[in-house]
Amino acid sequence: MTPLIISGHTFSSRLFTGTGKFSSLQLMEDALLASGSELVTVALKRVDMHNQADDMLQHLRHPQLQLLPNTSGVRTAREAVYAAQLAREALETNWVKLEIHPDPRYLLPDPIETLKAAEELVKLGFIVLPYVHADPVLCKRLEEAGTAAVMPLGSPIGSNKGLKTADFLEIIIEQSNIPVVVDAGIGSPSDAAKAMEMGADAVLVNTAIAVAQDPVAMAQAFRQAVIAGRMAYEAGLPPTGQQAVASSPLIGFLDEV
Ligand SMILES: CC(=O)[C@@H](O)[C@H](O)COP(=O)(O)O
Repeated sequence: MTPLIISGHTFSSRLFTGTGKFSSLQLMEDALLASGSELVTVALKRVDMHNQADDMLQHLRHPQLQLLPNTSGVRTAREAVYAAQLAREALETNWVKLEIHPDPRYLLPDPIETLKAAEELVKLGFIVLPYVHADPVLCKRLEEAGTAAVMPLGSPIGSNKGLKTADFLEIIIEQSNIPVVVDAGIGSPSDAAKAMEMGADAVLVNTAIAVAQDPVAMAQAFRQAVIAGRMAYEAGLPPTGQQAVASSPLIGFLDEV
């Protein structure tokens, strides 16, 4: 399986994970380690800026885990830029998952504010991974603005509804010259495998792992599904067709009767 490179950084795992909704920090840590994930997103609002020994961060201090602060909770480009700057100070990383969703009912990303913030953050030297709707035009505009990847949604955050946007994800993947990370709504390992088979460069999964009855086992299932999906993509999936095509030749056998 080929490694994934984002902004010069090589990842051997194509499963990115989140840190919310786990019933305990220990379970979060165990599940993240079981997932094999090397990029873990953390909501800045959950980090205690004044406490170097923030308990959650203690559970994420493993050499293989790179932190990806996210701006979840902000509603405008201005707030997002401010949040990214705070994250850079607090977590000593210039990577940021840009998330701007003004309506808490649907948590759908604001495309206009996201593009504005991305342009500004790129100028400020951030490695920007924007969370967006599965909008091929917007994804192109973000690529032109210099983002390191795009993160289009499969379905609303936490909905576990899977790849409702599959047709548009296909266009985004086909057009993109930067990595495409399918993010949000991935409800099962088969959704993750499907996204990888479609040619996504990675997936980001949080809720489906965190709320599973056994998050560690579910993390392992996602790990394997992502590997399987990517391997299938790299192996080259066969074409599909309407009509049956016999798997064994039908000539020869009847001639001898
Ligand atoms: C943690 C995070 O960044 C989420 O906002 C992300 O989009 C994952 O979504 P799910 O929780 O639906 O997997």
